[in-house]
Amino acid sequence: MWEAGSPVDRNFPELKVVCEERGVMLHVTNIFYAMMYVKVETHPTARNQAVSTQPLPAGSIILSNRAFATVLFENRKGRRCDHCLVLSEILRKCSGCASCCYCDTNCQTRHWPSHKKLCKRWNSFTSSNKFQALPPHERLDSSMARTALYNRFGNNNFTIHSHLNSFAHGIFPLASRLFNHSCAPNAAARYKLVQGQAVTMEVVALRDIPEGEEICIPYLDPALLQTRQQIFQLTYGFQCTCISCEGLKSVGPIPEVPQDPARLVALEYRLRTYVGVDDLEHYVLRTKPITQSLPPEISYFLKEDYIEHLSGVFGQSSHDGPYDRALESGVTLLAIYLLIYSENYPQIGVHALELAKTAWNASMPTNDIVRRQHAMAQVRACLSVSRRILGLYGPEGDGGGPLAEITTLQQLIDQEGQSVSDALHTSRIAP
Ligand SMILES: C[S@@+](CC[C@H](N)C(=O)[O-])C[C@H]1O[C@@H](n2cnc3c(N)ncnc32)[C@H](O)[C@@H]1O
Repeated sequence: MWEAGSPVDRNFPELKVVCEERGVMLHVTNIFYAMMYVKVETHPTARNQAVSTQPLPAGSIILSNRAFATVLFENRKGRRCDHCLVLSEILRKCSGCASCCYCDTNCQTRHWPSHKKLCKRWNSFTSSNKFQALPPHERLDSSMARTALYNRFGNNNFTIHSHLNSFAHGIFPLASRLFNHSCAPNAAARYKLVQGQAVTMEVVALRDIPEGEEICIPYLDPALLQTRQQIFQLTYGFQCTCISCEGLKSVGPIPEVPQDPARLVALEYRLRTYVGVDDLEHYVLRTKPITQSLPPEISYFLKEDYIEHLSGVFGQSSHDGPYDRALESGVTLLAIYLLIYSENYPQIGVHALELAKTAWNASMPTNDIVRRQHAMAQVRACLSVSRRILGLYGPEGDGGGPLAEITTLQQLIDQEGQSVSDALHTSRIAP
């Protein structure tokens, strides 16, 4: 059995295969490696599908694919290298366009074969009326299309992220060729940044995948509940019929969230008990997919703009308080995430970590040992969920990030446990 998370390059030295597909030359790396774990079969509506050739344990790297071309978001240019996308304090500007920046001459040399197609024309290209009229994401893709001579963009590029925060677009030909979309995916992409190398996409199994199952990744955030079908239709030309979309369809039109605050509080409580996160200290976290049997009063919370509103409330109050408000909105948001995301979806792990940090902050002002023990139980519960999910997804992008935060918070909890036990001991032995 293949070891989950074993480094690709140790087993198979990089293979640079140039394959011809629809008249377009694509650089495909590690193709043989990928094909050990997936095979391409006919799909009833999507031409092909990638199917597992053997059981793949949760956390396995199913595919490792080096980028063919990448482009940084405008607001990240000058902060990351345009070749390897690594963050750097000191970058050297390309003297031809003064737009691309590099760690060193190695990165500049490696980027040159694609960059030379646009370098001298970069400024006239980006100031042209045609370019300026494009929406931001299409500007990115058009500049990448020019440099990579790759003409099918809308449905073939990926958003590159570090710690799940997006900062660039990229083309990963083999991943594009293999994986269809699902809003309830069994796999997801993460990105590996190495100084001097083009970024690598790794497709990770989010749960145990049996042999013969189709491997799907999310093309966009499934939390876009009302707009996602429209995006699939316009950008990719298909209607999603995954289990999540079918569940959502069976619920029917989503009513507006009630305005009456007391009614809303009661409904949020109902939602949290339905999903099983009403008691943060003792909850057993399980995703609860949307089905026809979803109680109608819970369907209110499937409104995209309400999720955005709750996320804003949580984001504002989780750092500086009021913490009770942050915990209330954060746990309601967790309940919604458990309805809409599939098992081990990384966003659930990131949110559980934010909740753990909030519960920790909320526990700090009190000297009441019993209350602090209760708060610590909440922190531990959220942290263990976060560790399980993000540990399985693995490290992504820049150093530090959620996995490092989990370690730090665990150390704080251990110290706190020691000081509480010392305090209890002192109070017991005091006369
Ligand atoms: C990046 S390609 C995926 C690979 C593609 N299946 C193939 O055979 O080359 C994206 C295209 O696959 C199809 N596709 C992806 N996910 C789909 C889904 N869930 N249902 C139907 N078609 C899908 C759509 O035509 C979409 O534009």
